[in-house]
Amino acid sequence: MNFADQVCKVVEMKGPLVVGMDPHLELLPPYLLEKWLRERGNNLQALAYCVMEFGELVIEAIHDIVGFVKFQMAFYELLGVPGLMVLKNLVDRAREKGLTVILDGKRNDIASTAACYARAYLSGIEYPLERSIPSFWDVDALTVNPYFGEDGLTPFFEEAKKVNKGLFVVCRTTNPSAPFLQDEGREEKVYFKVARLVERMGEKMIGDSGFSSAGIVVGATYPEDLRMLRAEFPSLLFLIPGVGAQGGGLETLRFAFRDDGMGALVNVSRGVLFAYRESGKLDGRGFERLVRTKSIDYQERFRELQR
Ligand SMILES: O=C(O)c1cc(=O)[nH]c(=O)n1[C@@H]1O[C@H](COP(=O)(O)O)[C@@H](O)[C@H]1O
Repeated sequence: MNFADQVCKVVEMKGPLVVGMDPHLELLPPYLLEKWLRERGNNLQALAYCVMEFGELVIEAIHDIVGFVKFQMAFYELLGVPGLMVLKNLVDRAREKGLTVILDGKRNDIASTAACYARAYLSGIEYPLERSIPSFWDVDALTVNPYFGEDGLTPFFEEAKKVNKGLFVVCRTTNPSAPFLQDEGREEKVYFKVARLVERMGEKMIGDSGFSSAGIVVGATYPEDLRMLRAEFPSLLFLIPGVGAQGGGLETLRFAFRDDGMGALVNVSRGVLFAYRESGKLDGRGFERLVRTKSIDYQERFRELQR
């Protein structure tokens, strides 16, 4: 069973929701932030402890009803080395709890450097005398940037295939100025070309589900593009951000799924993590119960769309 088959199995069991582990500092529950700043002072370590406890509570609250989490690395990099240690701890915790972990790093570079990223996050280090060290991060899938083209992408495909992991290549992004570059192109728009490239490069990564372990990121904020991409690329898994805080609607996501309800993972970060802010409980105590309620609610709404 390859990564894509595993994804389908988890979607069938739990649903397509991906909880985005994006600890926006200004949105963290005030009670938690105050607690750690009081205990540890005004420094990165205190913030890292706070983010750690926040993440642990989220994982505990959702692990039996959600199949996937996506950690956006920027929020952890912001806290320096303490933040990266927290990221590592939370990745491990999530995997121990049976969650499939997507690391959102949007990495890439020239091939020789890209190979380093691919080994770091996916396959680990092989060095002379036939020795090897497994990947420190050891996540299930990584987001990748396509701007370097085929040779930049190749190491990610090779390493992912070697260790049966997944890739999500950024294709149609959610942001307002996405069309400025992505809609360029004479015969075919750039984002379509990206999808075509990923489809071709991932041909040998197709599993029994008919999906490739190399998928694409497609924003919910461009529903018409989502529909066209699904029609044209039946073997690509879509990772879909943009629902909730960025205004992406749910109804149009219907087009993202194949007839059997497979093919799309839908990420919601702020819309799930910070649901307490809509509840009037301003100090955020018990926020994790609302994280759980909101996640159940999304899974149910997605189930409707999958029919
Ligand atoms: O690759 C991504 O996940 C991504 C691509 C994109 O086009 N737009 C986008 O919002 N994302 C990520 O998806 C998450 C969306 O967060 P919310 O808007 O809070 O749900 C963030 O982690 C973004 O970095």
